[in-house]
Amino acid sequence: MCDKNHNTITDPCEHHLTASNQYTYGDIEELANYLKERVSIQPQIGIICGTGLGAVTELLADPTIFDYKDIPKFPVSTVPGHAGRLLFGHIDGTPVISMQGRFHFFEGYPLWMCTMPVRLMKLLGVTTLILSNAAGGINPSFNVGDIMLIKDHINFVGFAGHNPLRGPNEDKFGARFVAVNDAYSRELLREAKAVAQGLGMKGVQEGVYACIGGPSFETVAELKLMHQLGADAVGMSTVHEVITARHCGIKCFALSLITNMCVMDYESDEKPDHLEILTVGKERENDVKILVKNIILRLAKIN
Ligand SMILES: O=P(O)(O)O[C@@H]1C[C@H](O)[C@@H](CO)O1
Ligand code: HPA
Repeated sequence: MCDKNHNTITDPCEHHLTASNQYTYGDIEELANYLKERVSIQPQIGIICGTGLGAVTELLADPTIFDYKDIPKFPVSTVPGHAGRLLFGHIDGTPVISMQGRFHFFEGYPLWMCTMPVRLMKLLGVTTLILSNAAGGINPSFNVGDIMLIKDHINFVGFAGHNPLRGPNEDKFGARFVAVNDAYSRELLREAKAVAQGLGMKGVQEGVYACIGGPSFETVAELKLMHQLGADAVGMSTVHEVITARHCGIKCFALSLITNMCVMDYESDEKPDHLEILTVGKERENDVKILVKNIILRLAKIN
């Protein structure tokens, strides 16, 4: 055992248990420097691609690509539909960093690890984050293939005490307590709606995303509860990334691709299925790509 006298939970040592073994600010700074030494692009916009929605990265001209496995201290993707690559490039002149594959709580990663790339993006210069996910539709007026622009979330994982900001606060990123009543930028949501309308895109909805831990899908009773609480769609991601982004002052815009309608009837023989989710992602990824491209174009014009 070491002979140091560890008095605080923020003074970790490999021989002592600590309340949290988060990445420190210094760890993430090291990672940012590792990338800065290898790529000269300073990204303004960050993109996190949801399940089966990695095609958005095709928008990046002449990208510099890193496999997660080759970046020191970076987690790796384990879910089919998440390629596990970090890309730097430009979308119509705007410098962008994009994650083709995210980390989920159900993969076994603690939330502070799932969301580390958001803090990394912050240190690389990102001011706006665009997130996508695959989600099950709860609102009965939705259809498979709809794109739901997220206006708010219900954090069921958070209700159970799991929050990416749990543990010692990294003051250099943000304050201990963070307001999330305005988590999804009203301005970005307005712009996205205008873009979708301008493109004449069908099946674009607006709604509340509920986050569960997964990997099991929901029971009928859970879905009925979520519906009563005002959730329009349910998925297994995004919310932790948004909380981490808001903590360090990054603006967020998020969308869900409704890949399946949730089974809310005990008599139904239907079941949600990951392969089907990937198939719907494939069918609609081009529309998601067009929407994201045009939102970025519009942001470049108004900023
Ligand atoms: O990364 P997202 O939220 O798009 O992934 C969703 C939730 C599960 O990982 C998976 C279910 O098929 O898709
Ligand atoms: N539930 C949870 N996560 C999901 C779903 C769902 O029905 N569809 C895609 N991701």
